Amino acid sequence: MFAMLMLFGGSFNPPHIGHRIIAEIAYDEFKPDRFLIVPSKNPPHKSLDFIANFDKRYSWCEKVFFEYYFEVSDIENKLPSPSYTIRTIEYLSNFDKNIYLLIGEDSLKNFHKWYKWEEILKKVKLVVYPRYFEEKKPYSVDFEYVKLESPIVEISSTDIRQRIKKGKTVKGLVDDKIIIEISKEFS
Ligand SMILES: Nc1ncnc2c1ncn2[C@@H]1O[C@H](COP(=O)(O)OP(=O)(O)OP(=O)(O)O)[C@@H](O)[C@H]1O
Ligand SMILES: O=C(O)c1ccc[n+]([C@@H]2O[C@H](COP(=O)([O-])O)[C@@H](O)[C@H]2O)c1
Repeated sequence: MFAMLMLFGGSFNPPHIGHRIIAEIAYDEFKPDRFLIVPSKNPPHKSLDFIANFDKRYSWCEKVFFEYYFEVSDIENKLPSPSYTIRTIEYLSNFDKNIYLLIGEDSLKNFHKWYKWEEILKKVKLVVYPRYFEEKKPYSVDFEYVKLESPIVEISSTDIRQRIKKGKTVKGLVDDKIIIEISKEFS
């Protein structure tokens, strides 16, 4: 039986308590042997105008995902850019064969636009955390995934960056340990 690896990638610009809740609930549900938090060096499909550099986002993730069962990984800092998830998965497949990919429901909606998404589905089991997104129209996908039964968390990094810009508090929305650093970064 292969060890189970859970992969949770993101821009984490900055990481917020929604990310933490998602990871904790997925950990509790699956109890993977390894749980990798993977900040994206150069996230595909995202404007880089407002993105903090990789080292800062990596260090914020280390502070937020501090439990022993989370490993913050810098693999996407070493792999070629843009940080296509298939590349990360192919690299990890050299070591772990039983990979679970954790994404939010907004990412599921765009999953068919990901680079080599069908290849990804051959190599991982997809786990989806529910999320509201702007378009309320129902949508369906014709591939299998596991949807976590868990509370909707209406927090986004975009909202946090905007609140900081406007001088509003982000206490409670992000881990206390990173508030000063992210306030400097995004004000
Ligand atoms: N509140 C949330 N509920 C469910 N999934 C989420 C939530 N926030 C982030 N995610 C998921 O976590 C992963 C990484 O998200 P990301 O770092 O882009 O955060 P974000 O809040 O969506 O950022 P931004 O607002 O900058 O787009 C994605 O798969 C995303 O769908
Ligand atoms: O591989 C792709 O084409 C792809 C397209 C969009 C997003 N992703 C990955 O999905 C994760 C969440 O992305 P984001 O942009 O919502 O932070 C992150 O690890 C990205 O690298 C990957």
